Amino acid sequence: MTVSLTTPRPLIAGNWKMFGLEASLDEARAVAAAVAQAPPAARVAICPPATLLHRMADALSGESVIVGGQDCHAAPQGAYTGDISAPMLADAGATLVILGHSERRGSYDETCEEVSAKVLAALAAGLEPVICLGETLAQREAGQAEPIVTGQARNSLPDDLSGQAFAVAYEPVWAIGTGLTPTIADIAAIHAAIRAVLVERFGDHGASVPILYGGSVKPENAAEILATPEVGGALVGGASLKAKDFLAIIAAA
Ligand SMILES: O=C[C@H](O)COP(=O)(O)O
Repeated sequence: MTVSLTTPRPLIAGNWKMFGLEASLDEARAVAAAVAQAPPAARVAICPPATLLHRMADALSGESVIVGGQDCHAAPQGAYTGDISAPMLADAGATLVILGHSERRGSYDETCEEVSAKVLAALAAGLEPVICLGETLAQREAGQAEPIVTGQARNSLPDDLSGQAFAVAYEPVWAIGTGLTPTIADIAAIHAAIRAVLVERFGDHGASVPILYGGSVKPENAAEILATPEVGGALVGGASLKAKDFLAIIAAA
């Protein structure tokens, strides 16, 4: 990965999704111990299920691995059974939050406008949003990957992000959990298109926002993907559940 003096450190974030019981904290502790022993070039984050957030934040307190949420509500509090707000995530020890993941866009019909409102809520709570974008297989096969993703970028990112800490993650829906990945050329093309939107929207700040790649990132393909132009880190699902695999991906950055 090419990192200039003005480029922020890459971010390698693990998304545990709805996996993990208390015993899984040992995997997070193992990641933190290894990161402490050999500080990596990348920032490292783990986003556990909400039930583990507080305990993981306590377990990793003082370590260089940061902890994040997987979603938040746009309101700071209210009668929203089952939801969790950005201030609650921050209160539990989170410093970042994944927003607009395709599993939420797909399973809960989350719109770009809702994602945009959540981004503002996250920032107001002091959290760094990681905003996910990505096309379905049908959209890619129809030659629509780039317009779909840039459209999501335009509509999911609120106007007033200049100077704010946030990241974007390109996650082709068909690559998530399937073992399939786009070609390196396709990843580079979509990341370049996202970068153009970020620069158009946020000027110099948009030029430095990390654009993560996500979708079947594994120890075997991490180095090549992370060396791709405009790839500023990875959002890792399945391979983040085991410390050994996650650490191999972190080392590739
Ligand atoms: O948020 C992570 C992504 O959905 C990627 O998941 P995966 O690495 O299991 O394909």
